Amino acid sequence: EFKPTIAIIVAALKPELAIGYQGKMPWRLRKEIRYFKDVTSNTSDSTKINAVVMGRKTWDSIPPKFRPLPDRVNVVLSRSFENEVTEDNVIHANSIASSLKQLKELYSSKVERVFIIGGAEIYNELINDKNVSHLLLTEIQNTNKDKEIPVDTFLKFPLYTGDSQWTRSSKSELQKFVGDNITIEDDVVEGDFKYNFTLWNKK
Ligand SMILES: NC(=O)C1=CN([C@@H]2O[C@H](COP(=O)(O)OP(=O)(O)OC[C@H]3O[C@@H](n4cnc5c(N)ncnc54)[C@H](OP(=O)(O)O)[C@@H]3O)[C@@H](O)[C@H]2O)C=CC1
Ligand SMILES: COc1ccc(Oc2cccc3nc(N)nc(N)c23)cc1
Repeated sequence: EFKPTIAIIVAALKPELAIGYQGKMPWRLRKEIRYFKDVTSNTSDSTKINAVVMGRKTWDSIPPKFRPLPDRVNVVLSRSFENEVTEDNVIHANSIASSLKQLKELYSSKVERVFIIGGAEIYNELINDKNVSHLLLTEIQNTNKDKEIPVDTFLKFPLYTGDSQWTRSSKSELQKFVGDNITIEDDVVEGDFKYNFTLWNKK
């Protein structure tokens, strides 16, 4: 039965979990980008591949020479798409359910993990989807209280409320999830930002 692990992967600025500004990311964090690339590209089984699922606006904002994201099956969601595969092997789907159906039909056991890579609308819908079992959240803090970071897009994730169904995993569980060839540093500092990689899963 085709039941790949489906994980959201996102970097957000605490405490309000901001993720964007004017259609782009409010920061450029080199090591965080490498983590995103390594986690979404690596498979424990070398004969398999991962898939990345994104919203149409996120796809549109990738410069054409950099898309599709390499070494991963790219899936783009739009309510006006027909369910099809484009000439550069990108899966077009009009729902997460139909995208999983296409992944099964086209790749079946070849797909190891499915990563939801954004953007805001997709995140805020899929955090509540029963098929999503894991959340890889990079928690970012601004260490410069004299500098305001412009943001206008936020996650609406029920993580820190008392009744939350999401629970933060330990660092060793995160290490196990991403595999040993990815180094998980604590308190990474880049410019005015300090960030930590975290894994959450559903209770
Ligand atoms: N901090 C981070 O880690 C990340 C931040 N971002 C940020 O997110 C923002 C972009 O997010 P946003 O503008 O919300 O755009 P999205 O990338 O979430 O795309 C939204 C589009 O996806 C399609 N869509 C949404 N839900 C569904 C559904 N259930 N079924 C089918 N199609 C669906 C629609 O396409 P259509 O209109 O064609 O129907 C919708 O307009 C940017 O600021 C970006 O920088 C993005 C990724 C990572
Ligand atoms: C514009 O296209 C894209 C925009 C954002 C995107 O996702 C990311 C880009 C860079 C770093 C990222 N880091 C984390 N933890 N999660 C993401 N989803 C990231 C992927 C594509």
